[in-house]
Amino acid sequence: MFLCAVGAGVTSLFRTPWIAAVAAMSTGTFVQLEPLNYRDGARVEPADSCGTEKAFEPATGRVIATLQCSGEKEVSLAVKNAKAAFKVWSKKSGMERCEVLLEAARMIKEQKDAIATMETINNGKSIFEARLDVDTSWQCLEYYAGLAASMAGEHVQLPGGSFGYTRREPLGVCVGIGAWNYPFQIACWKSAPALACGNAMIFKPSPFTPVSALLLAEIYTKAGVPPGLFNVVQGGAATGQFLCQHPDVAKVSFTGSVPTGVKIMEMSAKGIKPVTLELGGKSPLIIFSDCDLENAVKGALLANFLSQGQVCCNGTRVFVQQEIVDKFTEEVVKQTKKIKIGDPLLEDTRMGPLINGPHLERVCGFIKLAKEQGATVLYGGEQYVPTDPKLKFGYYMTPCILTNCSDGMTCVREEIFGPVMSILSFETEAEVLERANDTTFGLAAGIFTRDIQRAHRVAAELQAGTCYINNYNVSPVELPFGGYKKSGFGRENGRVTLEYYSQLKTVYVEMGNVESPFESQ
Ligand SMILES: NC(=O)C1=CN([C@@H]2O[C@H](COP(=O)(O)OP(=O)(O)OC[C@H]3O[C@@H](n4cnc5c(N)ncnc54)[C@H](O)[C@@H]3O)[C@@H](O)[C@H]2O)C=CC1
Ligand SMILES: NCCCC(=O)O
Repeated sequence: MFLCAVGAGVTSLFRTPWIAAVAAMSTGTFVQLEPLNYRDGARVEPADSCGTEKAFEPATGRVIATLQCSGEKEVSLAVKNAKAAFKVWSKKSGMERCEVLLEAARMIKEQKDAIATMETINNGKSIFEARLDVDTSWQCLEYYAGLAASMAGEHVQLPGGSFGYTRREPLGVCVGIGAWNYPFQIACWKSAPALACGNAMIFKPSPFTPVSALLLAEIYTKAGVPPGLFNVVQGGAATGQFLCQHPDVAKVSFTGSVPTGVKIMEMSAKGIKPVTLELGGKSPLIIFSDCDLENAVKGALLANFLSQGQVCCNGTRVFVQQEIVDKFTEEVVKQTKKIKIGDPLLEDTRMGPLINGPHLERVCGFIKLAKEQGATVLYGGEQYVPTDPKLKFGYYMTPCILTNCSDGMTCVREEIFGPVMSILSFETEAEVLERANDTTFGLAAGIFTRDIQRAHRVAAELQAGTCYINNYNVSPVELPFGGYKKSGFGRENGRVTLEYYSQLKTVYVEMGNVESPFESQ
């Protein structure tokens, strides 16, 4: 049962009044009262703790929850529970798993507004966007529900009537570690394929955004997953380490920064555990002069300002062909000025606050450095205080457009993870390809052109896990998502992800007698 302070009342997640009350909540009213760990099918306080963390409402700067970071004992209990649930779940047929996942997807859809509201309160993204994230979340569950029953091996005929076959089997207890920018979506993108394959999962959200993974846990339980199959442990780096190092954890799927990704890989290497790493990026968006300009401008805004620019695959290096750079820049500035910043729970807001104060300072620091290095701030890039007094201590800034940028500047080389677009001009296709690929990252890339041959030629040359042609930042669950180079490896979404949450067993069947060099005399 999910309990929270909603105005005067305290009610349950699974009753319609709760959904309506949460969906109607206003900024500055939510306080998390219930335990934030989830184990054996229920919310629990952790058995031990290795410190506390505070979670904020970025719109107001209020503390909404103080977390107990789970210690080694709590992590071991979660693993024990997950192992027990795995025994039951892994024996179910694909169709049986499908049924449960479909029911969970249906419940997410039913509670879309309430879940999106909680996400907006804890993360700061606009309610408009949070609802889209919830859509990509239930779609993910539906998609993997559909694939669950299609998991199959192959039969191979061998000489003398013997044969072999393969079985695609689950891995066991998988750990999901999430970032704070898409808290609910990340929990779904990791757990849906894991559960569809027959695994159990322990999910650790970012300590900045602990709230919405619990809603997912409650939905899974209500939909019929065995208690313990999906557990949530809260905490930061230390809790994450306990999880990665636990000998009974079979796999780690991580979304976060490159430096943390390196640590996760090192820990997993010691236990020979497979890892999926969804890491950062500094993606190029290439706009050729023959593009549809209106679409290219829309694409550039999508590539830079969704979720206040806190998106790993953002196309923040915007390369524009010389002939149209002035016109493009003028139009981008015009459209950016129209973005409504403010209370993220209001229907017409399109940009809420950044995740927290230190991150806002960090993003503003990048802009200051860009100016020192010779870039021009054409628009925005300043801290912003909305007129509503309750938002006075929120972490808002105006979206920023930088020109006069060059490839060596820090704003062009490093991931800022904020609403900062750098515009760079180019002349030829060969030149822009070389510059676009001149990065250690390789998460995504975009191309705007009307020339279909050029579009595919450039996409083939770009060193990136996802290339968007004539759009940006669309994430249909049917398509695999993941990085090249330091942006990580493994994939989320798409059919291929089943391979990252399962292993192949080969069974050889002898139909004749054993032929042996060690004949008995
Ligand atoms: N490729 C992708 O799909 C995405 C990548 N990201 C990247 O994530 C970064 C921002 O997210 P943050 O949460 O700040 O990243 P982060 O790397 O600081 O933290 C990510 C998660 O790892 C945990 N963690 C931190 N240290 C750990 C350790 N030593 N062992 C185990 N777990 C540990 C954190 O508590 C958190 O849950 C950006 O670089 C962004 O590009 C974010 C979203 C999606
Ligand atoms: N929906 C976009 C996912 C990208 C990210 O997690 O940052």
